[in-house]
Amino acid sequence: MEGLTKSFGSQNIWRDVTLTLPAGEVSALLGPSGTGKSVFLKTLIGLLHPEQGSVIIDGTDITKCSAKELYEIRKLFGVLFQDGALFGSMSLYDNIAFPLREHTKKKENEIREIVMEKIDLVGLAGAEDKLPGEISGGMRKRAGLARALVLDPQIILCDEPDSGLDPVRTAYISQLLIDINAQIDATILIVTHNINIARTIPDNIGMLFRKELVMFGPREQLLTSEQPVVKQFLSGDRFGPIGMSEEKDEAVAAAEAAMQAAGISGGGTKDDFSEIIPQVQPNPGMPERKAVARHRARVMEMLHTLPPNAQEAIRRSMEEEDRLRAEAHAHAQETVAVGAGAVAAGGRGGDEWTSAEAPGGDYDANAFDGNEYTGSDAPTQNWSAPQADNAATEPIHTGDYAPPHDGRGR
Ligand SMILES: Nc1ncnc2c1ncn2[C@@H]1O[C@H](COP(=O)(O)OP(=O)(O)OP(=O)(O)O)[C@@H](O)[C@H]1O
Repeated sequence: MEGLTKSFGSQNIWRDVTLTLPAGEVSALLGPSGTGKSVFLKTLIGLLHPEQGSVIIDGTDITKCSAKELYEIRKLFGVLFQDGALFGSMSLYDNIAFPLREHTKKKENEIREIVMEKIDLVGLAGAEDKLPGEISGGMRKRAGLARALVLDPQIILCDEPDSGLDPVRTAYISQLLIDINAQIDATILIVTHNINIARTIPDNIGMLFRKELVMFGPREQLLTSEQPVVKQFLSGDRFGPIGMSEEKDEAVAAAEAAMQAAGISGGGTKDDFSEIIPQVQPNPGMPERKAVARHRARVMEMLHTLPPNAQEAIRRSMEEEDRLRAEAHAHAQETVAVGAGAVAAGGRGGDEWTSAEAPGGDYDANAFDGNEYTGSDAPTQNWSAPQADNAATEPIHTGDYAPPHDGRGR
C-alpha cells in the first residue's frame, strides 16, 4: 500500500498510509474503534476505493485495474468478515461451498471433499446442514473462516477473529491461524482489539490512530513502544490520548492528569508489555513456519533503525524462540527414538532406528510427538459440540459474494 487516503464525503478516515505486508508473515492491525481498520481491509480487496494511493498485489494496482483483473486478484484472498458474513438463507455447507462454486469449475464431489475438510478443520463437523441463524456467534465465525480458506488463499484477512468468542475459543482460532500459516505460508493480516492476540500471534503489528498509521513493525517494536497512544491502547487505561469518541481536549486531559496525580486508577492493566511473551508456535505435527526465517532476516537488517528497547526485546525473543525450538526438536527426536525402541524391542532384535528409517518412514523430526496429524485429527480441533442459540443473523452482502441464482445444493 502506498500513500493511501480514504474519505467518505468530507469525513477523512485515514491518509497517506504506506505499508508493505511482509509476504507469508502474520501481521496485526490495532487501533481504537472507528479509526478505519475495517475500511482498510475493504480497501485492500477493492471493495472500497481510496481517493489517493495504490494497493499493489502481485504486481497489479487494484485501485486502477479493470473489473476482470480485480475479480482474478480477489481469488488470492480469503476474508473473514467481523460476523462471518454468511448468507442467512443458506446452510453452512452451501455458504462454505459458495466461493468454489462461484470461482472454480470444480465438480460437486470435489467441492464436497474440500468443504468437508475445511468444516473439519474449524471443528464444525456435524453442523454443516444448519443455517447461520441456528448456531452460535463463535460457530458462525468459524464457518466464515472455513469459507475464507476454501480457495487456498495466498492472503488471509481477518476482521476481529475473536469478536464474540470466549477466551478459550479465541485461543483455538488464533492457533488455527498460526497452523494455517505454517501449512500454506499465506500472508495474514488480523484486525483486532485483543491484546492477547497482539502479544502472542503476529510477527508484525501496526496501529492506526489520528487518521494515520502511527507504527508498523516487528511486534516487539509496538509492544515496547513509549508512545502514549500505544501504551494506553495496550493497557486499556482510560487516562491518555484516546478518548471515548474523538480526541480529548486540553481541559479533559488536565482533569485526568489531576486524577492520576491523586492516585485515581484509569482502570488499565499494569502488565509489563515489554516482557515479551513467546509467540505461539504451530501445533505438533505441523510444518515449521517458513515465515520465521524470512521475518528474522528482515528484522536483523532493520534492527539498527529501531529504538534501543525494541532491539533489546527482539534479541531476547529470538533467543527464547531458539531455545523453545531446540527443546521441541530434542523432544521430537526423543519421541522418535522411544517409538523406534518399542518397535525394535518387538521385532528388530535391538537394532537402533534412525529417524529417517523409523517405522512408517514418515516421522517428522520437527514434530513434538512424532505423530503425523491430519487436518481433522490435529490437536487444534477440540471444538466443543455445536450448540444452537437461534441467534438471528443477516448476511452482509459485501459486493464480493452474491447469492447464487440457481439454488445449487449439495
Ligand atoms: N460505507 C461507509 N460509508 C460511510 N462511512 C463509513 C462506511 N464504512 C465505514 N464508515 C465510517 O468509517 C469510520 C471507520 O469505520 P471502521 O468500521 O473501519 O472502523 P474500525 O476501526 O474498524 O472500528 P471498530 O474497531 O469499532 O470495528 C467510521 O466512522 C464509519 O462510520
